[in-house]
Amino acid sequence: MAARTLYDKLWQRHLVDELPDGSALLYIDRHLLHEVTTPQAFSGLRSAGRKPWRIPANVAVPDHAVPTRKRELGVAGIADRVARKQVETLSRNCEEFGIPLIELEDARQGIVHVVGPEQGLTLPGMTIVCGDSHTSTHGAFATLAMGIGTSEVEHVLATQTLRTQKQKNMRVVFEGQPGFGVTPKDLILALIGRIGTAGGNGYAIEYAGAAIRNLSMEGRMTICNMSIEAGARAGMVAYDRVTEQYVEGRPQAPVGERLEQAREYWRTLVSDAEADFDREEHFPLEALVPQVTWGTSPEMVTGIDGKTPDLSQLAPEKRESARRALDYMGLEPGRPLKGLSIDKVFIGSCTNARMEDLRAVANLVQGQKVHRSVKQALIVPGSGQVRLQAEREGLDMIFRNAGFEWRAAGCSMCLGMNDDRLNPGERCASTSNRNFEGRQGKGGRTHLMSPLMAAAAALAGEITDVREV
Ligand SMILES: CC(C)[C@H](C(=O)O)[C@@H](O)C(=O)O
Ligand code: SF4
Repeated sequence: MAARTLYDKLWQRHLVDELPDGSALLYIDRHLLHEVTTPQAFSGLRSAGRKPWRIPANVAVPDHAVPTRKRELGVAGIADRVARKQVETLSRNCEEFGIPLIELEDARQGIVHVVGPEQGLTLPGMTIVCGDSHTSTHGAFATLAMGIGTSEVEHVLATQTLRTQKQKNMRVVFEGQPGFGVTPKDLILALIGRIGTAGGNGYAIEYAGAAIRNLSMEGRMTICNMSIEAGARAGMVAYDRVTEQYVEGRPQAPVGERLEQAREYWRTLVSDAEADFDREEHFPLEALVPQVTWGTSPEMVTGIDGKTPDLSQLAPEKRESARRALDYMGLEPGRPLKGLSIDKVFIGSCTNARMEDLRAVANLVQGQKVHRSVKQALIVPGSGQVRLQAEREGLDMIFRNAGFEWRAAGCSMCLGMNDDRLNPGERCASTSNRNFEGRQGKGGRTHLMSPLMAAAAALAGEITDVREV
């Protein structure tokens, strides 16, 4: 057989049919659901009198609209009427259609993209979909993981297949090793800065190179998570020992003979040495410094030693959007990012709210204090399991003693769909993945960065270089 990429292998393994219009039908192994993008899908099933095709392939968990405080109150503790209705509707729909649900009160509840891998619902070689763009996160496990829309959620529920287009193959090879204070978040932000938010359009990206091989699964997830911000349909990393060890022993992972069988397949989940990629990007890491966004798109990013752009230096087609972004962000052109004072800090989201992120933050802030000029500094674990583990390790006390608020799991301030928000004009150092206008609350100003950089900003009260803390 001709040499194939990992993406091509996953594609061919799940291909059910090729349709006359050039699209294809893929079999879906795992369907994850949350409260925001599923209500109409269930309504659609109901009015068509259809039942889910394969119930155990589905798992639902509320995450976007959940409060991160007073969780002992359960759904009754959700003050916002719309948010409460979303969470209640998810429970009702799951009950009616028999879909397994991890409820708000469940110790496993959390952001769907943190819960899936943690519970072993995400396994190598799967096709995974969810009505959520950051489904690309799961690609870290050598899966084909794609975000889908609400009408596709209905289609997947009803048929266990997805109608989709084959993408081209792109390989991003990170060369060399990142230096001190440079994290997976910095790698992906810098890549987006280079290729742009449309750079990956039409591609599935495979991340490769020694730096990726040396990363933990958590770091790989951070990178795959933001593939969508690079415009790609999916992002993935080849299977290796790191994947194997992470998966073993997870609650839903196979055991015994089935694990042996699965591993035989999993070990094939690498691009063949001779495989051809439609595009290759080589990204040297030696000179990479911690990254910070200055604008309202993830590609509006620079190193911590950088400045907001000098508009006259920009290509004419970039000038207007940069001007608008700077205006929204309340920044002048040509201004250093270092020293910019911040109002709030958000450490959380499906990009950066797993154990390694929290351990790194704890390590940095231990025995120190959040700067008095910072109005609020939130640390929101990605899941109930992350929260429990962090508490076992005493990290919550380190955070609280330093002046951070330690919350319950959910999307929280990553987007303004729950109680955690920015007020107009507030500037936030955030570990999330999107800095669009109003993303964290109307008029809020988001600077994306790594957990280390956000923690350093919390201590300094301003954007600062974590390598100098
Ligand atoms: C609400 C949901 C549909 C959305 C997504 O698709 O990504 C959200 O998770 C986000 O990060 O913007
Ligand atoms: S944490 Fe943010 S990016 Fe992730 S699923 Fe929730 S809202 Fe989307």
